[in-house]
Amino acid sequence: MSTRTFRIAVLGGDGIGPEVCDQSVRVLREIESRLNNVTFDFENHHVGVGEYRVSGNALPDTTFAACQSSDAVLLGAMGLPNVRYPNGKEIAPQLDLRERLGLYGGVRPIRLFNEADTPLKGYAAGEIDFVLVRESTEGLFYGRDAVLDPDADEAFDTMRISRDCTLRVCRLAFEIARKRGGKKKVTLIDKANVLSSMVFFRKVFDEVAAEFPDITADHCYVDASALFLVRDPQRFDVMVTENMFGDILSDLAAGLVGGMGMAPSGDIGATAAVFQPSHGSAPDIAGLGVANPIAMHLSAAMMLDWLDHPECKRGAKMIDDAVAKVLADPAKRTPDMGGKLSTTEITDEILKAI
Ligand SMILES: NC(=O)c1ccc[n+]([C@@H]2O[C@H](COP(=O)([O-])OP(=O)(O)OC[C@H]3O[C@@H](n4cnc5c(N)ncnc54)[C@H](O)[C@@H]3O)[C@@H](O)[C@H]2O)c1
Ligand SMILES: CC(C)[C@H](C(=O)O)[C@@H](O)C(=O)O
Repeated sequence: MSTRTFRIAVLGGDGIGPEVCDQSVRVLREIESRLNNVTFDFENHHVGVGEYRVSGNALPDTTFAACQSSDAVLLGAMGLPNVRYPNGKEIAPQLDLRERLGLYGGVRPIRLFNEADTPLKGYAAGEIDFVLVRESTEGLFYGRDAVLDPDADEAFDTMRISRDCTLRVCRLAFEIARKRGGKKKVTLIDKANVLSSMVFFRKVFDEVAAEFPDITADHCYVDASALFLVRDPQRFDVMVTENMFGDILSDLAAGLVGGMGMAPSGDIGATAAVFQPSHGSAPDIAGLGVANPIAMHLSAAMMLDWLDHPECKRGAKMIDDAVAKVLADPAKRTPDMGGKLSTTEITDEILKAI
């Protein structure tokens, strides 16, 4: 059997991004050594605040081209609160990547590995387990390039919900529900009691639901969803929603299972995908060596699964199992989860578990 080499573009980015990304490359190297006939070719690329300060372009053309031609992209985090364009908004090359590569599906799995890690009472390992799928190229982020008139007395943002993107993201959610083999249920999170865009989203969702008769479909308003996520997270299996609602609810959901350091994500398109933790550059802890790399490691596992090669799928499971094994011991935690291990030390534990 010939060896298959996967080209992975590595975009560390800003703040803790490179710290967690470097650790995931260590994990992937370990996995590579245990796989048959598969190798990884990692290439680091400049992106983010550093690049913006030097060249004025946070996502240089060479970096974008490398992302386009790679098999997958591994991304740390980007942006810093005090680095902004003249229009007042932060640089956000990860959003540019999502839009330019057509990564419509932000897949954000939420899983409780240890009952010690949830602020909720009475949930054992595995008892909080759902996936939030966020449309990632339009919604309320659609108008983000609009220029604010400095003399205006009012400001507007436009929500765009297109049939195409909605069909694709809803189908992705139903396919995930089918593959997970859990409750086999997809819940649309919307605001169809108030917004026309959401009435439309619901109409398209219902059309897609009819294509998946083996999956239960239901609807929940976004405000009630925030309540149910805290009161009764088990009511959800797969949730699908527009961009901004998904942005907000995915952080809330991360809080149910230990925080941002536990929340992986994959931005999925038809032919490309970017894997990154749901968290940001965490400037409050950047450079201290204490960032929790688990969200990044679980994102790397999602990448291996997405590469859709039997050996990579085996590697994805090795990472998931190793994380579960390490987190079974509540003493093995980084400071964000009440522990004392550094970013490198907890990764050492995961390498041992592999
Ligand atoms: N995908 C991305 O690249 C992304 C996502 C979110 C925010 N951002 C950007 O990051 C910057 C900081 O944003 P923010 O503070 O709102 O969100 P954040 O996710 O960076 O941090 C929120 C809180 O969670 C903690 N945290 C996050 N990740 C952690 C980890 N791996 N280990 C331990 N603790 C962790 C931080 O210390 C902080 O207290 C902003 O410039 C924002 O725009 C980027
Ligand atoms: C930093 C920001 C632009 C980004 C987003 O809104 O997509 C982040 O919050 C996320 O969840 O990945």
